[in-house]
Amino acid sequence: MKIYVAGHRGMVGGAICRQLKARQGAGEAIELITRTSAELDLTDQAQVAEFMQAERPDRVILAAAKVGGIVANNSYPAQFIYENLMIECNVIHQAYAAGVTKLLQLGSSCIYPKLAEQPMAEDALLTGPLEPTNEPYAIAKIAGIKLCESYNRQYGTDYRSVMPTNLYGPGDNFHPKNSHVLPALILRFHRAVQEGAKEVVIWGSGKPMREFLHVDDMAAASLFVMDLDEGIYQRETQPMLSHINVGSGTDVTIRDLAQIVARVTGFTGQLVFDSSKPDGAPRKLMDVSRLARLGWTASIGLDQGIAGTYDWFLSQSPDSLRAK
Ligand SMILES: NC(=O)C1=CN([C@@H]2O[C@H](COP(=O)(O)OP(=O)(O)OC[C@H]3O[C@@H](n4cnc5c(N)ncnc54)[C@H](OP(=O)(O)O)[C@@H]3O)[C@@H](O)[C@H]2O)C=CC1
Ligand SMILES: C[C@H]1O[C@H](OP(=O)(O)OP(=O)(O)OC[C@H]2O[C@@H](n3cnc4c(=O)[nH]c(N)nc43)[C@H](O)[C@@H]2O)[C@@H](O)[C@@H](O)C1=O
Repeated sequence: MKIYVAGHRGMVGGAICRQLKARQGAGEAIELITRTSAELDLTDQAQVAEFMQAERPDRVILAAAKVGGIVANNSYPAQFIYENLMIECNVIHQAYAAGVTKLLQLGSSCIYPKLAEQPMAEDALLTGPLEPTNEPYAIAKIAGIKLCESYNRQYGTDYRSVMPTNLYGPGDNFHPKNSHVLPALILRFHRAVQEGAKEVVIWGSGKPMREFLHVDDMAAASLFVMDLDEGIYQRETQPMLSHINVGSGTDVTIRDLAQIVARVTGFTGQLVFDSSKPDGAPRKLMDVSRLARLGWTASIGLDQGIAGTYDWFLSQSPDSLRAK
């Protein structure tokens, strides 16, 4: 089984590769194909076509994307929509052209309307306006779902889409401005403890709620969905052969999240909220009952996951942490 993992140096692609390598170690006949963005620019149609025709993988896992937190999405909307649309079109179409029948792509919970009923079920897609801070990224992710659906309907492929909630864990991006909230807070609280600072600034009001899933759970869920029997997957995703939510099923306020990170890092000072920064969606809890019915639920709790991520963070040299 030749599997191409696009985005293997990223947080999720890296975790998926670790799990596939463990399967190889356990005797499964898996050949893993990977390329960095410097070796293969997935926004370049000709490069992707040549690569797919040369490699002709049995399966493709698309975990490569332009990814970032609320301020990165708000600051670079053109890159978020353009790069993600190009990556999806190139990888999905060229996989089809090279005879790949099985593909799994990752979307995001931001595909759902800003004020979607909570928890958000898969059929909330396209029922209302999106959150403005990440609308361009969300539109690209919705296009990814529709590409897979359309190729399945017209060409009989088996292209599946998983929609992750907010993710965190080893291999995350620790850029102070462009990252997601959890790595940003780990970095900021860690530095505050080191410097003996009396306060730490948290963006926004602290009131938005977010659901977090550890990346090792996300990787396990991705492989679980990829391996599901075709009949079972199609029965669950009928009538459009569409997407499946992946989450932990519980959420916390950003204030509560900051308090957990403070505890884990040993910070005992004050939390200060910076209302000049956007809150984003008020809440985006996933309805994960479809995935639970299929037999998968998350296993890494938030406190445990943050503590493990902080241990991992401490084990890295400052130069080896990703920050882009
Ligand atoms: N992190 C999160 O909280 C969430 C992530 N997701 C989705 O999960 C998936 C994985 O995200 P995550 O692992 O966090 O992202 P990362 O930013 O950690 O990794 C993304 C990877 O994509 C690759 N990539 C980006 N652009 C290109 C390109 N033009 N050509 C080739 N490769 C490229 C990069 O490769 P290289 O390192 O070689 O440059 C990078 O390693 C994405 O689809 C994302 O949208 C969904 C919800 C939440
Ligand atoms: C996964 C998801 O991620 C993005 O959406 P988001 O959920 O809003 O992501 P976020 O992690 O950046 O913020 C979550 C909340 O946390 C608050 N917050 C506090 N302090 C910091 C802080 O220091 N950094 C960040 N980034 N946020 C902070 C912040 O103000 C917001 O209220 C999408 O654009 C899109 O990429 C997407 O799919």
